[in-house]
Amino acid sequence: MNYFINVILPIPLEKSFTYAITKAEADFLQPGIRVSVPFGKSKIYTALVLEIHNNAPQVYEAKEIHQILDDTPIVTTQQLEHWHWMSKYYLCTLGDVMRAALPSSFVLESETIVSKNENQVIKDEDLKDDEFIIYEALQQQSSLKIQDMMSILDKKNVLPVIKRLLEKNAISVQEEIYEKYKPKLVRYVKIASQFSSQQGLQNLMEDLSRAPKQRDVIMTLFSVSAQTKKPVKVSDLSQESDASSSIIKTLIDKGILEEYHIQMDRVEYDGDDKEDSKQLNEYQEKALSEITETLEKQNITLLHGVTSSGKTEIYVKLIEEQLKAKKQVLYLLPEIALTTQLVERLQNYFGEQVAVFHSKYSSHERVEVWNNVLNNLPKAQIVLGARSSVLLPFKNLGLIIVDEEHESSYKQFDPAPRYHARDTAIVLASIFKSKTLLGSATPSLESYFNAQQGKYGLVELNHRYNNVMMPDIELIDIKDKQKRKRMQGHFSDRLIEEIKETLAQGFQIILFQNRRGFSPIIECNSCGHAPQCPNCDVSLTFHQYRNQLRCHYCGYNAVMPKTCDACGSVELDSKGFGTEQVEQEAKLLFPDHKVGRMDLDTTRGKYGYEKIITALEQGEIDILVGTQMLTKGLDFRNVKLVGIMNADNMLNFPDFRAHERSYQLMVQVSGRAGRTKERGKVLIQTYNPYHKILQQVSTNSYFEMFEEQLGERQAFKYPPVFRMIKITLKHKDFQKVDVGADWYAKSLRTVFGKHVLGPEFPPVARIRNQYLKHILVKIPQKQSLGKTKEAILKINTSFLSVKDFRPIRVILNVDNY
Ligand SMILES: Nc1ncnc2c1ncn2[C@@H]1O[C@H](COP(=O)(O)OP(=O)(O)OP(=O)(O)O)[C@@H](O)[C@H]1O
Ligand SMILES: [Zn+2]
Repeated sequence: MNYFINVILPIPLEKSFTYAITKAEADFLQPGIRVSVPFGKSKIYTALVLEIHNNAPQVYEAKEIHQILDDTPIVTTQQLEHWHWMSKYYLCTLGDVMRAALPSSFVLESETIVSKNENQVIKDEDLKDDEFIIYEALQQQSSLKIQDMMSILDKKNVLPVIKRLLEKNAISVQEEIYEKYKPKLVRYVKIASQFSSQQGLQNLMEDLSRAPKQRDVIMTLFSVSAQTKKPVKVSDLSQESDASSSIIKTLIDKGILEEYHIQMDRVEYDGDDKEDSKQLNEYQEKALSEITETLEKQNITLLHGVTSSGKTEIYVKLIEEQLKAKKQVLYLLPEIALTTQLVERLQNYFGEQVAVFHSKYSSHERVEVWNNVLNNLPKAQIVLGARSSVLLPFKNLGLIIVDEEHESSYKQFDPAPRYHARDTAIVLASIFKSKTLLGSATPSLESYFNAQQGKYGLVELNHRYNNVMMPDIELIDIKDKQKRKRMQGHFSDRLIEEIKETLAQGFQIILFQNRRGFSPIIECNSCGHAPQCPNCDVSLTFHQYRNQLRCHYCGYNAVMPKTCDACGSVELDSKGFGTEQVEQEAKLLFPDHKVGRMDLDTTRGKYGYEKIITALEQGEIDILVGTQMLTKGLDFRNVKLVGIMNADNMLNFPDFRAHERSYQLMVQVSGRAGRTKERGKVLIQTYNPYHKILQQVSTNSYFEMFEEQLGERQAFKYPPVFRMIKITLKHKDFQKVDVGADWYAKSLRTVFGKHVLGPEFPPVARIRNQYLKHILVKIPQKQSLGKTKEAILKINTSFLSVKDFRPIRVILNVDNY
């Protein structure tokens, strides 16, 4: 009898591929084991076994595999089931899913580039002959393609050698290497050495006799360090001596105090000082028991709890239960980098049982987490991760928590699989017959709709922890303020007043400026010309701190011109405003206070987010200006005022979800105010204070917002009432895209009639020199999703079989919102 395997190759093939194996190999192999295989004329790939059988392929002669790479499966059967669902639901190939799921060092192929691991000492005698030859070659050349190694070793079968070298950590697969999970930097101070002697100190005290506050700080520092015999944190010193951070800063600037940083490493949690979880208050208790109750009857429950109601502490209780039952828990977050606070909180409770996972970690670290999860090790009982952690090899998954379930970053846009992590998580949980809890203060319309329809359980939590009142929200009409000349730059008199008062009380302030589609562009006052990106159909954005014009789509940049390129006039003006400008104005308005900024530009560097979040936590920033980043579940103790600089640009964004998203953003950012004792205050500046969404934000009326938006979605046939699939055609030739899109849309119309929208060029119709055209298919509730997708795929195949259209890239995006 002949033996064959079907495998997934890490490339977008519509079908799985068949290879021939021996009987012995057939006895050994199982689904989920990797093999190295030849493909095409000269390529080799790592492939994953799907099934073992006796049926020779009909249309081609099956090639033999090169080698088996694993002893036991590295991908579980549950994963394979999950991948099948993803590929079917999101209209992509299994190869696409495999590539997204596996760490890159698991999928070696002829094009993979490896290099020597510089920070690892490898003894020659630890290497086998083949390994040694490759290792030595890598001492000569900084990197090699696997193809090169095939010629160096003069054999095809090199993947096992590479695999062993990777396991010995002698080499690594080249990729963008990201920082490991960012350690928190804590700021400490000590007395400069020249003052630490008895005499030095005496002189210093005399010098400071006319600066009593500074003297107090020094005295406090002495007594605290004498008592604790430990390094003293800036934040502790400030609290103990009741001195503002600016006084401490003065002492540092004078050279009397020296500051230094100590890293608090959070990935490798070392502490034994685990905390017990908190005792829930009555509302949390009630919510917890309702969650448990609904989850007995239903697989999915939505926890709608207002900001700062203590949802996280409820999750902690649920996690504890799972751990007791020896089950794994997946805790999904929209973005790891922004949630260092949460990582820390969970590690305080669960210590090293928490594994943090992020697709941007180096492959080596991803492999580590992968293996720990696969082997169900104690140190990966709780996986805390962003989107891609739904693709990990869970063995015994008991519960998935999707925190901030409304966040749009759960959806992957590029490349395929274009999956939504929340929905993919729900399917994963159901494969394990386990449960999913979605949580948010501002649920997405689709989740709340599902709850209303009875598809999900629903638990509401309407009290802030500590019974702090929801922030007091005031709308400010800036049109009126402008008319009455009550604006200074972008700050209304009310906002300035409130900021002053808040600063005087010693509280902090967050100023929110949404950047999306609203960065400053440059326009010539004489001829109206605005500099454009040469690769994309979009105006360039002005970046003051570099004096540059940049394209936010492709990264193109140029020096800011002194005169208009079109007419030569010097009257170039910036329109619109971004965080940078708000920051600058705030500095001028409040010169005695420290203003910080948190956006893509200031958080790019090493420890970017960390530094800013820590600085705010430690009271080194009085006013923080920022973008959306500020909205994601941050928990600051001392922020009392939130200012939203301009609400209108979010509301006017051309997208069917613009109103829902604006509501979510504003409520979330407002939720950062007044989280401890005193009620917070929020000021929203707008040209249109009577806008319904703003009224709903100011009265915290989620349900009203939901009903009204749902009405509109019904009227205009949008999700969650209808479903949507977006088809994008892409090519560098405008004509091709245009003609192709017409053909495609016409074919779709023969099947779906009026439920096809477009084709239409998007607002930015050319990106990186590629033209884009969109077609939308709307799917009524009663229409079968499966059949709809089949019909689309059929049209897609006919389209791509037209010779003229073949070079066009077609992107299918299911649930593209
Ligand atoms: N039972 C409790 N005992 C003590 N402190 C609590 C308790 N519950 C919540 N807190 C504290 O209240 C604050 C707010 O809680 P948490 O961050 O969990 O709110 P949240 O509902 O997740 O808010 P958001 O949706 O705004 O992120 C936190 O600092 C938390 O430590
Ligand atoms: Zn561009």
